[in-house]
Amino acid sequence: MTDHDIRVLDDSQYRTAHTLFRGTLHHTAAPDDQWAFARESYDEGRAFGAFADGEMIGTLQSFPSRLAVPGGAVLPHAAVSRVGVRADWTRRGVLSAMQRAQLRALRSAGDVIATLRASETAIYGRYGYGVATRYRALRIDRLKAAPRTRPVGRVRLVEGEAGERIARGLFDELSPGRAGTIARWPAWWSLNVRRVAAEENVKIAVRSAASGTSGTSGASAASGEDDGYVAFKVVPGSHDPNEGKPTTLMVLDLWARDAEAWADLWLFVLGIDLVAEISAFGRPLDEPVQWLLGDRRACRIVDEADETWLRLLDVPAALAARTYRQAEPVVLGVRDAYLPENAGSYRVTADGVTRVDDAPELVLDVDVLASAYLGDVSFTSLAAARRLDAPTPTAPARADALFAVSTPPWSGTYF
Ligand SMILES: CC(=O)SCCNC(=O)CCNC(=O)[C@H](O)C(C)(C)COP(=O)(O)OP(=O)(O)OC[C@H]1O[C@@H](n2cnc3c(N)ncnc32)[C@H](O)[C@@H]1OP(=O)(O)O
Repeated sequence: MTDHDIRVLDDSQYRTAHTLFRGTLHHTAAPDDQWAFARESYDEGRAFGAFADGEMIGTLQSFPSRLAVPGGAVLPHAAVSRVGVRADWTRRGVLSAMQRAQLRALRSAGDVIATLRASETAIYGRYGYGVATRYRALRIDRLKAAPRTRPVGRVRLVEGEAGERIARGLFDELSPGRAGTIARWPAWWSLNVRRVAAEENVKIAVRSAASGTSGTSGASAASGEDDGYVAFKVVPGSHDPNEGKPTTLMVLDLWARDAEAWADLWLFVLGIDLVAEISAFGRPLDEPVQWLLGDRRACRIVDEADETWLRLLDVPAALAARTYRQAEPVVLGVRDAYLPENAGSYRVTADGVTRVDDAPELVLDVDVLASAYLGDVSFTSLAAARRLDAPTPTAPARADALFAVSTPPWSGTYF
């Protein structure tokens, strides 16, 4: 018997839930104009509330999405967010009860994977979430950067809704090319681009292979197909590095079809006048920005942090959906306290995965498997850190060979 209960919220309760969540982050309630954007991000059946004494005391929700896995499959995915418990009700099991309800509901609805961004690292491991992708933050001293190469295509600024429309189309086409990327739901764009663009002067520049000039609106490519975009904003300051806060260009979102488009987009931002510093947050680990520059020390990696916390809701479906390299098979033993139907032995081979009764050669909790699932961390590293048990000592190396990926997983979408 608990002193609170968990319910699916209805339309009349979303704003209370939003205000409650913001309160747990020490923010005041959203004013009406902001709420108009946030309202769109509540989907029927996806928001939960915890109630006690007739009041809402906790909430969490998810957004409908898809997630790309190694080999190119794209799986039903829930992006979990707005998790909060009112300060006078914390550490009494409210989040645990909401997690239990949400994990069960998501799995029943057919989602194979859930991911989230964690406010604190101590919270989500117990519920089966593990760090599955990481990102980097870069800072470039633009005046020292001296790019080694010149653009080969055309990058044009596209104003307003036309820019957002092109960016959305390119994002949907390009992002699933990397494991760990997620589909963005419609409200993501309105909250993160449309609202912010209006308030903070966000610009979108679109790249095409053509070298001709475009019309004044920039909405259509002069010739050649669009193959990448960058969204950015400039925070004015001083462009003299010795004088106060430097004028900083922030790269908010950058996607390209190939290396040529990628380099042109970076060269474009590096070429914008009266900017002293370029900062980019949430970029992939393997992005070779330093190699574009004459002075590689002009680019500093200022952070590398956990990005995706991933939960395998349906372990058999998730293991079956990704591909494996040619290597000797291994039998994994999975433990899962919250979704016990996932627990058991799985034989992983280059040709696929089957559930077996064999004794496991490598035993791990579902959050640890989540960290290795997209290839971000090796089983050997996890064994060294004592995050898994290897009754068969050769098993971690065999699992590494099977799960190896050539490109580090990355999401690139903050929510
Ligand atoms: C995806 C997102 O939205 S991230 C945003 C998350 N929200 C926030 O950070 C807002 C501020 N914090 C909160 O609202 C709450 O503290 C929450 C939601 C993080 C936790 O809610 P609670 O109801 O207190 O969690 P609950 O009581 O179920 O805790 C379960 C266990 O997790 C532990 N735990 C929960 N939160 C934390 C934390 N922030 N740090 C360390 N341990 C924690 C508890 O100690 C407990 O451990 P135990 O089982 O060993 O006793």
